[in-house]
Amino acid sequence: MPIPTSLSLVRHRTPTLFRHHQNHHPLLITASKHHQNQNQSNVSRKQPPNKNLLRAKKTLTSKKDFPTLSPILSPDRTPTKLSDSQAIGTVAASQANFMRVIVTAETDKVEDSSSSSSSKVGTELLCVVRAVLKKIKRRVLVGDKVVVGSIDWVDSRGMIENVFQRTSVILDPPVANVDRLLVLFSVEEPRLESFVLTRFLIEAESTGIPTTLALNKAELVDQQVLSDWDTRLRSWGYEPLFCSVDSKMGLDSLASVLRDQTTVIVGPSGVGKSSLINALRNKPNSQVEADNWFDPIMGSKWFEDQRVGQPSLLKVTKQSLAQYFPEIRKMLGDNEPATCAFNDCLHVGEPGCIVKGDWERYPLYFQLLDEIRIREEFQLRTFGTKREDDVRYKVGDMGVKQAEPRLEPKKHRRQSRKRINQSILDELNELDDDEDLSGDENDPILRALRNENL
Ligand SMILES: Nc1nc2c(ncn2[C@@H]2O[C@H](COP(=O)(O)OP(=O)(O)OP(=O)(O)O)[C@@H](O)[C@H]2O)c(=O)[nH]1
Ligand SMILES: [Zn+2]
Repeated sequence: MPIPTSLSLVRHRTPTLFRHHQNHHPLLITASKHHQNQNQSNVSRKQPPNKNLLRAKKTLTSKKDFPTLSPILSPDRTPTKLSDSQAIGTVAASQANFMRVIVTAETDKVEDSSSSSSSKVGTELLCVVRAVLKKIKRRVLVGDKVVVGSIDWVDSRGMIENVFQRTSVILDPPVANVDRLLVLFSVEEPRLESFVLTRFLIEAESTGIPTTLALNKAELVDQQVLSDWDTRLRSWGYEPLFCSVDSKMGLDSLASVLRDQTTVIVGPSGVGKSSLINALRNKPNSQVEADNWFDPIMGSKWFEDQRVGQPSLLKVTKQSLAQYFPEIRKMLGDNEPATCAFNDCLHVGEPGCIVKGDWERYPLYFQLLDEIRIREEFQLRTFGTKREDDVRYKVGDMGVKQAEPRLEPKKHRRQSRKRINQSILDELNELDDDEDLSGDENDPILRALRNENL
């Protein structure tokens, strides 16, 4: 089995975002679109190696996020009073200074739209963000639940007045309240390949966001191939959903898994991400008429995608890698925290290590461990860092901000690793301040690393 060593194989990962909403007014939410020629051979060279991390952190709450001026709203609460010119909505797309918001409720009583006679639910509003929110650095992201005010229902315009507290944020692309990652591959064209798939799965696992694996273009191979993959992937610890946008196979199961969730779809180029979304949205042969979650009002303008790069595994450390392999988690007995015979065991065949080598992806684990080791040693040489001590991004430990000590200015040289991490964290935090995240200039990791090199 050839294992590709070139990362360019997966450079076209395209997260695609959409929301299935219970109230039958689904939201396709995306960030701005960056069309990019797939055949452009210089794409990977243009993309710096650190750019493409699927970064995630839990929503953090600090004092500065709670100015009395405009208190942040708890996720499930609607403001007590909404006037006729106010509504609750979800940010579906952001373009320059404008946000497209889909109305989900127009008074405090109609969150459950099944009982609603509201005709405004589902309306698309073109919004600007209230200046004070910018002043207090409260960034509005795609996926955010917001209060829109000053609504002109005729012109479908409004102003975002406040943002509800987020349940999660991923930073590349920047999206709030992501409930699920859908890792989408195809069995053929392009052919499913275990190492590339593993990279995507590890990256997805490292966000801590629930992940579903789906394999498209199932009609291109015979049943035996599907069943072999099924067995194989189950041995990895996944329950793959097989589907075919072309033959419509498996789309209903997929739709029900994704229902009522904000999902980011990630996968290599050409596996059918856009096709899948279009198919789910239109679903002409929907078996249950009432379950036409992708309401026709969701025109194609709501479907956009944003290209980011390959999984960089930048958050993954030598020590954390093991926990992103379900096989290893299982061998360790699903303990929390998982333990081996040794503290800090890397599970590379030490006598007494619980993790034996009798599983398919063991060589891939080694390969990734090696890649991460090389990266960490590079960081050590370049930045004088320590290694595992500086793990900042673990599963379930994405709320890194609170734990991070502020730097004392005179200790910069000695604490260079801390300085770097602080810098990265500061940049991540400052993400909230950025107006435009589309360019490399605004990549927080990249900027942090650049700053370190000054
Ligand atoms: N045979 C087959 N082809 C499919 C299926 N689904 C999508 N395709 C085709 O695969 C090609 C790529 O589909 P896209 O939806 O553009 O793939 P994507 O993942 O969005 O690709 P990028 O935009 O490059 O990231 C298109 O020619 C689709 O028509 C399927 O189920 N079977
Ligand atoms: Zn071990």
